[in-house]
Parts: sequence; C-alpha cells; structure tokens
Amino acid sequence: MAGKTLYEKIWDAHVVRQYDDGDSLLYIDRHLVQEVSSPQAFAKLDDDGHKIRKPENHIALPDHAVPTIRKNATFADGLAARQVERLRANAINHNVEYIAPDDQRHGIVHVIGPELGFTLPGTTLVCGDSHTCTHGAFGCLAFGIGASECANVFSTQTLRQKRQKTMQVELSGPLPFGVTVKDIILSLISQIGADGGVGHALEFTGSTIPHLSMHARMTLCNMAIEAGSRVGMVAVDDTTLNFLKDRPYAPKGALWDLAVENWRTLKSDETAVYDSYALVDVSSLEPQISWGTSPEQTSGVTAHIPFPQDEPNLDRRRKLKKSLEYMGLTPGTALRDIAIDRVFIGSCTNGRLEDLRAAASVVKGKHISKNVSGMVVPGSAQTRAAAEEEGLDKIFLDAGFEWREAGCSMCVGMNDDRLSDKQRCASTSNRNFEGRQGQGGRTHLVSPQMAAAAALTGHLTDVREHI
Ligand SMILES: CC(C)[C@H](C(=O)O)[C@@H](O)C(=O)O
Ligand code: SF4
Repeated sequence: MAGKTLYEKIWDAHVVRQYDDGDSLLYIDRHLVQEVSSPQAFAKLDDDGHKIRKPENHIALPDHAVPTIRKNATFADGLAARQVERLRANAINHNVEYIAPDDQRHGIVHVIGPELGFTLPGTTLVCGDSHTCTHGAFGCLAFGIGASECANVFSTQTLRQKRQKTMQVELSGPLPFGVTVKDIILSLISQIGADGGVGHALEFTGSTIPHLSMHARMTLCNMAIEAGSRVGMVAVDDTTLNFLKDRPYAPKGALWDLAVENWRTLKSDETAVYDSYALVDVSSLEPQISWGTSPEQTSGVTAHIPFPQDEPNLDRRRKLKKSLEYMGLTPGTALRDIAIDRVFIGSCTNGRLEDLRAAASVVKGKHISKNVSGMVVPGSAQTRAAAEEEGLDKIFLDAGFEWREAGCSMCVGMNDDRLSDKQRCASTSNRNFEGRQGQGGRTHLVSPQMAAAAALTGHLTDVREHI
C-alpha cells in the first residue's frame, strides 16, 4: 500500500468531518490576522453576534498599510489609516493579541509568525493573505484564505476545504556561485507556468534541501502561490527544529521533547505517491530576472527579451506583446542592458536577515549609482535590530540606500512606498503584475544580491561580476 505524503499526513490529522462531496471540515490550529483582509470577517462576527472561539489561537498585526518611516508617520491615505485603526480596535474588542507597529515583535505577518514560533510543524495555519504558503517551510499546512473563511475560522476554528492534489518539486544539486533560492523558485515558475501548480500542494524535496536554511526555505515556499499553488511545503529536519527551539510560542521543556518526537515523523513516506512531479536542476541555474508582468516571464541573466513572433501560441503571443508594452521593453534587448530607477530590498520573500546580509555583502564599501534610489526595508523589527547589531544598516546607508522600518512597503502599493508612472525597479518581492508597486510602475523580480548589484550599476546586471 502506498504511504502518505507530508501534506496528506497533516491533512488527515486535522479532519473533523468528511462530507459526501469529498470536502473535509478541517481543524485550524492558528490564524494570523492582518488589516487588509480582516475587516469584513470581524464585521460578520459582530453582525452574527458571535465571539471568537479560541482567541489565543489568533494574532493580529498591521503590515500592508503601515508607513515605513514611523517618526511623525503619515498614512498613505484615509483607507490605510482606517484599516490599521480598525484592526487594533477589532483585536482588542475580541481579545486577540494585537502587535502594534511600534512593538519589538512587529513585522510582516509571514516573517513574524516563524520568528515568534507561532508557526509550528504539523499544524494548520491560515491567514487572509495568499503568501501564507511561506509557513509551509516548517512542515506545516499553511494556506491563504478569503475574508468569509476568516470569519469561519474566528467563530468555529474550522474550515471546509477540498483536498488538493500533490506535486513533488525535486531540487537537485548545489546552488552555484551567485545563485540563490529566489532564482530556484523563479526558474521553477518560468518552467511550469504561473498556473503550473493550480490545484496542487507543492512539496519541495531533493538533494538541495538539506543545505537550505529556514530563511531560504521560506523564500522558496513564499512563491508557491506564484506558481498557482496555495501550499508549498518542506519536511521537518534538524534545521527546522534548531530554528524553532526557544522561540516565544514554541513548546518548552518536556512538551518540546514530545513535540519533536512527533515532528520528526513529518516527512513524506518512501512509498508515498505524488500526483505530479517537476524537477529543477539547481546546479545548472544562473541568476534569474523577471522581465514581464507575470512571474513566469522570467529568464536567466544572460538572456534577451524574447520576440513575440517566436511564440507560436496566439494567446500567449498577445499576452507577451502586452507585457512588453507595459514594461516598455524592446524584443532582443539584453536583460543586462536594462536601466533601472529604483531598487527595493525587502518583503516577506526576501526581507529576512540572511537576505539583508547577502545584499550588504555586495554593496559594502561601494556606492549605488546616482541614477538609482534604493530602499532597504527589513521584514520585521527583530530583523532590523539584528541587522543593526551587525552594522548592516551602516553599510546600506553609506552605500546610499534608505534604511526603513518593517512593513510590506513597496512590495505592494498600499502605503506611501510606491513607484511612480514608468519608474523601473529591481525588486526582491514576489509579484510583478501591472501596477503592483504603484500605478504604471515596472517591476523586475530578482534576488537580494541581484538587486544590490543593479543598484551599484544603475542597470540590471549579473551579480557574479560584482562579488
Ligand atoms: C493584500 C493581501 C490580501 C495580498 C495577498 O493576499 O497576498 C497581499 O499580501 C499580496 O501580496 O498581494
Ligand atoms: S510583503 Fe508583499 S507579498 Fe508579503 S504579505 Fe506583504 S504585500 Fe503580500
């Protein structure tokens, strides 16, 4: 008999009820609540006269709309200010722990969940945010949900869900010089497409994984949703356990030992069968750059902008033309010749300490191009403090970058950090949709090292020539 995949193990352990149509009612262990997606859920709760069933299983914090200059902070607009204030009021009203922007534990939900040890292996964790897949790096079943689902989790601590198919994504070989996990996941998405993972829970496996830190695994799982998959997972190993030990919300003492015993079983059985399979030959990768308006429109740094007439599929050809028009790019241009105006280093994809270290190592002792304005935004207050302890802030400031406070910042145009019309940005975030970083703004997704190198030269460039 076939064994179970990691996804199936955690799923089965959380089924409360099985419905005739194949849906399952799942028990939800933990819920992260942010300001953009929660107002309707709290309103529904209040309208129905319901209380939150287990307030201690939820943490609320604002990240999307918070200004990243906190002193004399002004909000981008009335909506942003209202969202943050409503979250605070709703959380207090419902006895949910609220982490304010000036709290030392503050940050982007997907950065602080793991930092606090709120994200734990074997659990189900949800948030009204599509990048909740990030937490799957800890061998937990984490996925983004909609506002009405948030209301269900509040009042019942359960969710009715359809079980996904499973996809094994094998990463093979060591990371070459100058190549990072960001390049792995961008390359996977360009290979299988932005819809390649639809209906599937991805599990990243293979010889590359044991060498990846938790920070790197989170970057990997963060972008599962950009391949169309709500879930991205990595099995538990010593790296996972070492990261979590002694974190504030992680179990302690005998409970820790008991938990570890259970968590060690959180890997797919040898005999497990996945519904589909993809392979990334990591050892042959080069640094990647997205050049279009979907993360799948990505190529290696040595490539050129494609010619739409070479695309045989008419629908794809039309989309390609439209992307290049929006991006203001001419077919045949070398990616390395594209001049940029701005650099953004941050987000829940690449705003963690290792990312900042990597970017700092490229710009140390140098100065960014006079044509570029650069911004570094740590993913959390703790990340910011740790970076300052190592002097990374000084390296960035000396190089001409701005050093901001934690938040989603220019990953998404919901706060003051935005691109203006036609501004071009090398960004470490995860989405390059039209208008994502500000109306008319043009985004190139890259790794932190690649973003740092682009800041130095004023154009997209190959980081391998700068380290
Ligand atoms: C605003 C929020 C709900 C959204 C998401 O669902 O992911 C945002 O975080 C994003 O990255 O696009
Ligand atoms: S940093 Fe970007 S991707 Fe992550 S939660 Fe915020 S807006 Fe979404």
